[in-house]
Amino acid sequence: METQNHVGVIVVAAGKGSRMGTRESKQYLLLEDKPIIVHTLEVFDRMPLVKEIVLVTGADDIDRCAGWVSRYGLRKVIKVISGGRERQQSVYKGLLAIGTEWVMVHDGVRPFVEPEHVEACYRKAVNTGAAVLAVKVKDTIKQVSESGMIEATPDRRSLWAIHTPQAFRLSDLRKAHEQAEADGFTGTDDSMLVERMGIPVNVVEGSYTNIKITTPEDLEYAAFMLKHRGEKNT
Ligand SMILES: Nc1ccn([C@@H]2O[C@H](COP(=O)(O)OP(=O)(O)OP(=O)(O)O)[C@@H](O)[C@H]2O)c(=O)n1
Ligand SMILES: C[C@](O)(CO)[C@H](O)COP(=O)(O)O
Repeated sequence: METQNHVGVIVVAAGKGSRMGTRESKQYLLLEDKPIIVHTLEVFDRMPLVKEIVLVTGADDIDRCAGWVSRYGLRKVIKVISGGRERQQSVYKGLLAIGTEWVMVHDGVRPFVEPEHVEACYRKAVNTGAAVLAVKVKDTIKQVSESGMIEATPDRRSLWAIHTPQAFRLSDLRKAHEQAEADGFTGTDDSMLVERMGIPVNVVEGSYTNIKITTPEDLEYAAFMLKHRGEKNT
């Protein structure tokens, strides 16, 4: 499969980061002197597979994000736009701003995604219709009631933790978002919206290091990861 300049990427970074608890939204915190969002964008900007990137950010952050795009030479970032109240609305605004046949959606706070996994996810989507990166869960997962009682123990062999990127045909994902909006349905990822349209979604095994930086301990791990990577590359 020819994979030059094929796919559009929507990087969502319009969240408030309330679980991180910092004044500055987590996607703008520095990791080795560079905002987390820049680390994330660099992964996709460097990939030959990627044609264009739309960055979805907070309305008040557009100017500084555009500044980083030019300062860090992120040539594929064609638009920096404002997001919505929920992640789902931010993704939808990105979908209206992108023009490729295939699209990948990625969290701005997952800077450690491996290019080979991004490519594997894209290839799987093109071959099958839709794909997401994920890892097998390592813990035993319980379904627990609000009062703290265990209700069920699903078979771990069928449980995966879902990551981004998630890759779809642009027309499918737009329709899925529009249907969800019409139905008043909010999902926690894009594949949920596509699944409810009856479109099968494949899982592609990624890496446990593709963390979503969510709480303060994730930042410590992220700093460790970057340092370790730097050492490996010297
Ligand atoms: N209205 C929103 C909410 C979230 N996101 C983005 O979606 C990604 C995953 O969301 P999450 O980690 O939950 O980020 P926040 O919503 O910022 O975090 P929290 O739930 O702790 O407030 C992040 O890159 C975040 O910026 C977004 O673009 N628009
Ligand atoms: C899309 C996602 O990153 C997949 O793990 C995740 O569901 C986002 O969820 P959040 O509620 O925004 O943390």
